[in-house]
Amino acid sequence: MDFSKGHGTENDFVVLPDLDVRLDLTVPRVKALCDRRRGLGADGVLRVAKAGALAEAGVLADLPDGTSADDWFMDYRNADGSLAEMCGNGVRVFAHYLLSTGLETRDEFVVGSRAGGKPVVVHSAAGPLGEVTVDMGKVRDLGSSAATLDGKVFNGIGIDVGNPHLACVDPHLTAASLSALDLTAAPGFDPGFFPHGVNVEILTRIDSGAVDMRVHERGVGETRSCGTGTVAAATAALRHEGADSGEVIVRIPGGQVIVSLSDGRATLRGPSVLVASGTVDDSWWNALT
Ligand SMILES: N[C@@H](CCC[C@H](N)C(=O)O)C(=O)O
Repeated sequence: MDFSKGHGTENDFVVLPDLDVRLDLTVPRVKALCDRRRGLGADGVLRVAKAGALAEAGVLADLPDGTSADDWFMDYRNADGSLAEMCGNGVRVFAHYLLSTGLETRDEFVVGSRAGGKPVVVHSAAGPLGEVTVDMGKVRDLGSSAATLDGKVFNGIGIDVGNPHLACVDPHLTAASLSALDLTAAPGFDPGFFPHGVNVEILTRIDSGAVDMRVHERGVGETRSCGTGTVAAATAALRHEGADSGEVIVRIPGGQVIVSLSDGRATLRGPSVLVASGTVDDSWWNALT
């Protein structure tokens, strides 16, 4: 089974080309593949196939809004094997992978996701280093909520970026005090407010057009970056300043991205790196049930 490994601001993924949709991405297999000791190690898995082929195979019950049968579809799984609707860093790596392998020749196209079609512009994809802008679509305010983390309460805003986020701006935080927070344990949150779990972002207020953010991801744990999370963070940071549109540089432990918000929609621009390609032993994979 062929694979590639890549990351977007160090949020890393195993990319699985599966154009005939033959792979059964069971929870044990995805967990093993993402395990950093017994597998390849990754925050998530990106299966590469056309949306129509996934629908014919029964992986998709129907084609999500803005997605046609002939669009490439990013079939995303978290490291714990759970499904998630969208992965902002993953879409950049996915688009870069398509061009680097010649599966796609256009610089502008739609990547399908369970959160709908995501138009991308690939600014560069020559070799291992890429740069991609993703139209992340609508960003929806879910109202106020709070997270408990490292013995502290962080007030924030629930934000739907296709997947659920709780973005907490702490105006007293500095980059240094943010980096000192202990994010090893899953943050506490209101399960009534987030019945399907939530990705939690802790961030500083905007300073010189930028924020610093860390994230604890649903289905993964703390990651070096979360693309949908940076969109949620930028939305909350602008809201904290009394604005609902603008451009925010979001600095995460794995690098930085640029989020632009206007009329309730977001774009995300950032890097993609393709690190390696290889093969997974089929007998190892098949033995995982
Ligand atoms: N890292 C991703 C988000 C992946 C899904 C998330 N963990 C969830 O369960 O919603 C990103 O870059 O957006």
